[in-house]
Amino acid sequence: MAQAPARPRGGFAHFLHRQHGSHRFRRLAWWGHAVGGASHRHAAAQVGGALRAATRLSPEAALAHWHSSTEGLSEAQAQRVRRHAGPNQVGTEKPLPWPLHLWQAYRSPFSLLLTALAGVSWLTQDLRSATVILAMVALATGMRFVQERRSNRAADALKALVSSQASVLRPGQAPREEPMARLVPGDVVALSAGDMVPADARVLSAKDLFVNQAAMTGESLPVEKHARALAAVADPLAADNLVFMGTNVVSGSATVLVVATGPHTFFGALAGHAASTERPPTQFEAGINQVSRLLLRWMAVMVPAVLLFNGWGHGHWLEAFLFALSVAVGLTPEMLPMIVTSTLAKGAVAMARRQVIVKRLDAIQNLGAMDVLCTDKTGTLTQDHIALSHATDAWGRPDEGALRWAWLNSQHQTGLKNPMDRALLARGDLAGPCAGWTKLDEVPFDFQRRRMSVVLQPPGGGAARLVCKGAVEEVLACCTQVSETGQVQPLTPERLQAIRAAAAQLSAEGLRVVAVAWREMPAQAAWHVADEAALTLAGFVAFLDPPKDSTAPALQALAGHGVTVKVLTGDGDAVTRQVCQQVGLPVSGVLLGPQVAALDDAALQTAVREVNVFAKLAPQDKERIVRALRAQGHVVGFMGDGINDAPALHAADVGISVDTGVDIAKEVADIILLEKSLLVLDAGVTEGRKTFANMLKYIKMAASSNFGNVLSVLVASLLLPFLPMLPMHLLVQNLLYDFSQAAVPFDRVDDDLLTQPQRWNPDDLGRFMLTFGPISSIFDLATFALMWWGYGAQSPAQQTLFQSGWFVESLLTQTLVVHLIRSPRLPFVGSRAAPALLATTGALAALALWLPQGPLASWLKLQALPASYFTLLPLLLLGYMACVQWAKRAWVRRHGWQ
Ligand SMILES: Nc1ncnc2c1ncn2[C@@H]1O[C@H](COP(=O)(O)OP(=O)(O)OP(=O)(O)O)[C@@H](O)[C@H]1O
Ligand SMILES: [Mg+2]
Repeated sequence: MAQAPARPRGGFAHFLHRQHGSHRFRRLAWWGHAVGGASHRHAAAQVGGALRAATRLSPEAALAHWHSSTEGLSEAQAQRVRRHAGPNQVGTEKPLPWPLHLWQAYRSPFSLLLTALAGVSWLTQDLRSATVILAMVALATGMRFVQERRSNRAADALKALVSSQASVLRPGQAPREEPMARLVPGDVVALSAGDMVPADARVLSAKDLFVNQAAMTGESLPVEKHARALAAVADPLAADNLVFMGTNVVSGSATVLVVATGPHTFFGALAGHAASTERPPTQFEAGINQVSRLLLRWMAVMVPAVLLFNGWGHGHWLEAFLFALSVAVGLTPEMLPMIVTSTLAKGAVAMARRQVIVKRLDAIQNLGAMDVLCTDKTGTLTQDHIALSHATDAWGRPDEGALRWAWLNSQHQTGLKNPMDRALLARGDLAGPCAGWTKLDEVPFDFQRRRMSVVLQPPGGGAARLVCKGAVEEVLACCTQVSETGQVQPLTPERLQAIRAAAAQLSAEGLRVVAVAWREMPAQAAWHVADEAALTLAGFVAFLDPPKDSTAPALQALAGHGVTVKVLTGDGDAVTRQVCQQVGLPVSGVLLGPQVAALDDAALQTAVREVNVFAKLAPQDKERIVRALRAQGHVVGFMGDGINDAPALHAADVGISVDTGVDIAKEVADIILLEKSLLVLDAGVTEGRKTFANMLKYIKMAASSNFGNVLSVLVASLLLPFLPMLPMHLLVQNLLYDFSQAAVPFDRVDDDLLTQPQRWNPDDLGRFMLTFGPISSIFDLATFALMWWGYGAQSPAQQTLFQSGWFVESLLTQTLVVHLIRSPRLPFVGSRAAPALLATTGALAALALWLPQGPLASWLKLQALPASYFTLLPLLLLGYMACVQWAKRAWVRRHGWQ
């Protein structure tokens, strides 16, 4: 999965990256990227000191050095340290200081262009234009600044809801979950499987601690960590008694001493040095880029043409130059970044109300575009708590022997407690019979072996016992004997067949089954995976994992919204089939982990088309399936909550996890559900589509009406002996139009636009612009004709009348186009805009009518229009509406409507 680190290309993608601070949510910026090179060496040199010192000290000496103790720092001590060490946040996680942000909001090509224009106007003594232009700059910058600040604040507040916590030790207290940002050097933190490492830390004690350092070193295999002191180390990353921020615990547990936080961590140094290393632009960003490039290309053609036509035509080159610049301003979708940010932020807030927290804002669009949802089974399709059903011997006959072994195993294992362990330990009555055993060692769970063992000393002494529990096939593979009514018998092929049938029978009843086995062992220093051999099968423990009531309706709703659901689970196929049947998900094919592993990428891509249940999967199988689906052109969502889901979550277009998931799953996910439910997700999908629809609306409106306007300008420049509109008119129009469109993010969306996944389709957009832009030009030309022949505005002396006529008509058609384009239906009647949009466009229309008649007219170089104009104008507008409505119908028939 090594990909070259890619920089987002193009202005808008870069802008999005900067503004949405996607990286602010990610400690795993380099997950899946090739790492190394100059920035790594640089970071290593920067952070070395404290870390190198920590590796050489013994745990006790390290604690003393950081004025801490095995019980951790007291709150008062921690507070004191925090005052000078600052929060445990890397640079990119902190919000931009506001003056810098204001500068960024201003520093767009658009504002720079306008400022230049204002400068030229001022130099040519045209103070009015300069004022209007500066007002535009202030408005555009101010709106963008305020909206983005607000959006960022909303995003931060949401992020705080789901931020990862660390389990911190304080003297005399039970370990307490605290936000990672509050950690200071000297804090002692407990780590267990699935946790993100919250800071750079020295291991104080470790039990089979395996850490995935891929995010730092690119090494994808987990590395074991110990507490022992080391002699001098050249590269702190190679030290096996240090753990690093941004890495995660795969298995085992540990207590660690925090030695470096925030910018002083390895991760922090790296982030500061190479903050621009990001993942490649998403489909969404690519789409936005393509649209802005399209508009830029038109600008490159039309602006010089306008300049030349007007310059040659009228001989006033300076005027023509100003005019051409104004046209350029008119074509720039200057509000796009603002609209995109505020639409997404508004969407995120709306989704939060539905228990869906968006970590990366542009994931909203992917959620709306998602057409395949891959999900795990436990807690998604089924209820979140698993209950113990019963235990059987190897032949499926009720028997408590296996249960006692399983209970001991669950009690003594220190890895991630999973729902099955919790269900076992809930049987409090077994504590008595199982008392007195002491633990010697443990071979922790991993998703390849799918089993785990503990080694125990019996109460009265005697030989140690290794007790293993896990997935049926995986445990059977280690067994050579089976206990039958107290006797140990060899595991013959006949017996094995009967045993398998018994397990299958339990699974077919929809029960989750684990096998339990044990063996006697001579004492040894440590136990390993290889010791899981020659076991005696004790029997099975069966768990109830009943489906949720909400699953069936949610699956229906998702199907109704064009989202196909596929189940990707590590559990067995028989149970999974059973659950699918219970929730009404017809199984169209089943593929097992080993089969997936045996297929090459091409074959897998074919296989994933039909199959909708994948069982017995290892983590990398899940990831490959997601990639295969994506390669088929699907927009894939993946929902999961375990360590084993992390690679797939990262590979998906939109990774979805739950608040109760392990840190690493939450870290790589784009979206966190506060409630692990498909219904909640379905609501999120709808919200995502709404957000996308509104964004698309704005882009369609902006593109087609700007294009239409410029086209009219171009034609007018060819025909008229004077400017069809003064540069200032164009700018004022633009300003007003921008203002009225600021309400688009708050608009309603027709229900029928939400039924199918919504994809970005830039080609369509170009065609849309070329269809609907010219329609408005036709009516502009009609207005020109009216002013020219009807009112005799044929000479430069009468240009103000001409310009006023067009000014009003053009603003009114732009108002109408908002309502015409926001829905394929009849405007106002078939589909009505939200009150906010009605209000802003209403205000715009009123202003358009008032400006030439009111006191500002002479200042703006407009003049009052004759009464007859206002009787003819409605006819023009009605004609325009009819024409657009007709074109819309034709468009829907050919291309549909997005
Ligand atoms: N604590 C455990 N003790 C023993 N075996 C376990 C334990 N946890 C998991 N297993 C075994 O590993 C298999 C896969 O693990 P798990 O159920 O967590 O996978 P998953 O893909 O997350 O499944 P799901 O889709 O249900 O979330 C289980 O079916 C079970 O047999
Ligand atoms: Mg799971």
